[in-house]
Amino acid sequence: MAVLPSVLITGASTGIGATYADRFARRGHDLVLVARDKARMETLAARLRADNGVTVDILQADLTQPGDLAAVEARLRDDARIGILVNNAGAGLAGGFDQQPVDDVERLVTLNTTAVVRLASAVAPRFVEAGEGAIINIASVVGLVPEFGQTVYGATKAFVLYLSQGLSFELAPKGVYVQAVLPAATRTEIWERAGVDVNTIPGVMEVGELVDAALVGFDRREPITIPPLPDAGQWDAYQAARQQMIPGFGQAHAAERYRNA
Ligand SMILES: NC(=O)C1=CN([C@@H]2O[C@H](COP(=O)(O)OP(=O)(O)OC[C@H]3O[C@@H](n4cnc5c(N)ncnc54)[C@H](OP(=O)(O)O)[C@@H]3O)[C@@H](O)[C@H]2O)C=CC1
Ligand SMILES: CC(=O)[C@H](N)C(=O)O
Repeated sequence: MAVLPSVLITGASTGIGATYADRFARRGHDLVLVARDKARMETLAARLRADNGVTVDILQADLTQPGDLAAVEARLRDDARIGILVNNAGAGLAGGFDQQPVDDVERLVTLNTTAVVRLASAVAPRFVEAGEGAIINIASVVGLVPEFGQTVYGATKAFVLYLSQGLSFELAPKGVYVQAVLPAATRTEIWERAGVDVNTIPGVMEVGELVDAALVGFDRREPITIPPLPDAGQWDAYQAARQQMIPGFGQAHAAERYRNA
């Protein structure tokens, strides 16, 4: 029987990342868990080893710290057993843009975008060389909806979506599968961490249901998985509308409405 690839999961101490760890362990994959809270990861790792007989390594890292991030990048570059990267670690930020301290904004951007792209960059050459491998990037429906008023958080998630689509375009022909997962509100600690009471939000999905649905999309090799969206045709229509504009972009002159103003 072929050996299953190991899975490196960021933000694996709780929430969506910890649930991915549980599901991949149940499937028999060895794991590398990454987050800041070592004690929590040790507790999770002990349970996953006992229940599933898999190997679970722990890498304590604050992905906003260049030295810690570099250590995770090195693991992804050097450990040929790792065949799946789950770029999940992320955070929100309380308040409106005019109230958010810029240092907090910068930390958010670093965690939600720089870490994601650096980890993908660390692993992509090895996956391309092998002609196989998978990168799962956790974005958010907020990245599609500036009207939600979570401007910087949403912008980071739009980045993750665009990055995933671009990477899929570039890497799929080389055998590497890239999936963007767009959850909507899901019951995890992210709300409390951003100062929001999750019980005030309607239509919150349980984390197990979210990850199980995302893994259905993974098994189908979907490039984009939006677990809560009832009508997948809406996403297809959105993509088609975007692509219809492409031939219009290559013009030597400004459009009529901008001339002779
Ligand atoms: N829950 C929701 O409603 C939605 C979540 N998402 C996205 O899903 C992903 C997971 O979120 P969710 O599980 O809800 O959030 P949680 O707050 O429950 O978990 C976040 C995880 O990221 C880790 N983390 C946070 N900061 C850092 C850091 N600086 N360095 C390393 N690890 C860090 C945390 O661990 P530790 O504190 O130990 O470092 C934790 O394991 C995020 O990218 C989020 O944006 C998308 C849409 C909806
Ligand atoms: C903090 C949030 O807004 C939430 N995680 C989401 O992406 O919906």
